[in-house]
Amino acid sequence: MLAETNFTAAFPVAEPVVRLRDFTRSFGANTVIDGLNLSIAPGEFVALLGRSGGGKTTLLRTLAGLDSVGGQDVRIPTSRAVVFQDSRLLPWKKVWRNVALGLKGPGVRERAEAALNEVGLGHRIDAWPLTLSGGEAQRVALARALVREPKLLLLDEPFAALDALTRIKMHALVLELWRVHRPAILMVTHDVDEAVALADRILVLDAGRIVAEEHITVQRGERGDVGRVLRQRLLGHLGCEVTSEHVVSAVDVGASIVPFPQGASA
Ligand SMILES: Nc1ncnc2c1ncn2[C@@H]1O[C@H](COP(=O)(O)OP(=O)(O)OP(=O)(O)O)[C@@H](O)[C@H]1O
Repeated sequence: MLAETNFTAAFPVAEPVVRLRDFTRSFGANTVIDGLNLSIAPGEFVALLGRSGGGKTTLLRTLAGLDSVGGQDVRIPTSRAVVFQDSRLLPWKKVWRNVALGLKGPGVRERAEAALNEVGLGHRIDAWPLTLSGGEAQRVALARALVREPKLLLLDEPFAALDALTRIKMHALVLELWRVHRPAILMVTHDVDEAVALADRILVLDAGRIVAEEHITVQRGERGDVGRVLRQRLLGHLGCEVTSEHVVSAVDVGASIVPFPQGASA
């Protein structure tokens, strides 16, 4: 008799690194997150778009563990790190001490140095933060996050304050770091092109609900045509005008769009 194959045992599905079930967050009478379901797989790169006031920061604060979740069904890893729009470096500590903040044990300076080398700033290890450019300061912030090898890296509009050229360089750096360290990433951004260039999956949050989800199966760097189509669709989800010529089927663009039913699992 043929042995029965247990596919689940042979190919175990990775447990999500993040899972929110029917998550709600209110400020007084204002319900900001409204029955949200979200899961993020290990190593997945997810971008979060949404109109101003849609709840992105509130969601990110929840995943960062900065807000109480009040007994709700929320799973977030203890190993997580956040990079904000501004680097938030302590100006009275040298660059390496900022990266090493909170690290314990022997070889702390060496670990900080290795992380700084990874972001191309090994030569500024003893610099003071105020002598860094905006892009350099953000690279130090990335080094500080990654030196802890987080399972979840939260990026809160990390490139919004940078000029266009520096932003492009930062995109390449983040992708390289992600490929090496493989944290799950949730990146909040207002920049549709940034989301399309970097993410595996894009969520659109509006009035505290996920109103659309895009899975991108086309490799990064080959997203030219797909990117243009996705961009228009995402702008549509964000409430911008989209003309009929932009509506192309999922098969045509090698990506899928899932209009997000409320109560469904992300
Ligand atoms: N601590 C708070 N107390 C009261 N209301 C809050 C608090 N934090 C957020 N809100 C409200 O929750 C709503 C969502 O805010 P949030 O900052 O999450 O939106 P957002 O999508 O990040 O917006 P933006 O893109 O403009 O940063 C807003 O109406 C905001 O005023």
